[in-house]
Amino acid sequence: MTLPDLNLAQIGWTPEFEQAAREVRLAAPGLTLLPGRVAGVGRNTATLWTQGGAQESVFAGTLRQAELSPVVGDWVMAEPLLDAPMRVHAVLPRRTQLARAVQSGMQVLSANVDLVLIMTAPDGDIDEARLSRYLEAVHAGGARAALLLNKVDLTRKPEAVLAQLRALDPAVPVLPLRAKEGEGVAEVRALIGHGETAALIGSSGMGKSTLTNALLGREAAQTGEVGATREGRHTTTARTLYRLPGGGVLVDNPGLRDIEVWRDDAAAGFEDIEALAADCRFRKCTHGTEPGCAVVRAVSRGQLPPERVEAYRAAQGWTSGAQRARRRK
Ligand SMILES: Nc1nc2c(ncn2[C@@H]2O[C@H](COP(=O)(O)OP(=O)(O)OP(=O)(O)O)[C@@H](O)[C@H]2O)c(=O)[nH]1
Ligand SMILES: [Zn+2]
Repeated sequence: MTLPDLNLAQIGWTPEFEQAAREVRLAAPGLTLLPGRVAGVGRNTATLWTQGGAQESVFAGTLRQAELSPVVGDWVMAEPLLDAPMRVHAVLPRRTQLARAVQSGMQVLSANVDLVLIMTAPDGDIDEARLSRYLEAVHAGGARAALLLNKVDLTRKPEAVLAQLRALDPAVPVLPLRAKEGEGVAEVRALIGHGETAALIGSSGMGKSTLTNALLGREAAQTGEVGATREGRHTTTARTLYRLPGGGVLVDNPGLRDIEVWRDDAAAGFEDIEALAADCRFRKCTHGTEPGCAVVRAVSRGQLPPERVEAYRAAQGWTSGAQRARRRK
């Protein structure tokens, strides 16, 4: 399947990327380089959305050695070749990124996402700590966040739950939704600006697929899977970027979808501290100088090595006063 004459602005191309592309071209005068957006990645290969449609590509040797490896959502500069996949030479600087901590350091899951829609539902408890970690991760990467309360039909007190969500961060929009009935979908769509890129995260069963289908429309959901072209011929064909009707892009990447991604982020290996923190007086306790801190109490009783608390606080980004102030604003 091809996408003739893709309007790059509708899939996230901006004047800033245009400027960055100009610089890449100046540095490589012998090459013809065209911009493409990474819709799926494999091992040293990627499916690109270019002006001429979806194209397969391979990474140039110099790119393989470079620090920045293309991820879904990246804009890259690639050389068109005759009867061969395009060759990717450069990754343009990212505006935003969504990342998780892994043993070897940081893994970027997706780049240039403007808005992350964090979905929760009232069937079961609202996990405030988990949602706060999501918000933290989104803001750390430079994207905006919105909280979606799906399945509002399942609670008799939607206002109370919405207020609970609003209290997590007053600057983050909170929207009620009945994705299954299509109620509230237009309001969600309106949060995604022209040519912007949105991602949907939330734990299993919240209704992410239902909302995705509603946003894409039935027809678009079938035809929008640009990354899924020519399955079997390349390993790059993960379905990860979808074009939204009317402009804009939706990222649906299994690694992003999975809530465990963000749990791993900062809490992995610190389950004991997280359990103790439930008894701290303040919900947003950073286990520093707050009164009534159950973690500090455990340390003073010799139940917890202080170095572990320091490692945990460092993983959370709480070790400097400035960072703490930012976190709590
Ligand atoms: N009551 C109610 N159920 C809904 C609503 N939206 C979705 N559901 C149902 O919730 C269930 C899970 O929806 P999915 O869209 O598959 O959830 P998901 O978040 O994509 O789940 P994973 O694919 O496991 O990540 C389905 O049975 C949906 O029909 C809603 O507004 N109200
Ligand atoms: Zn504490």
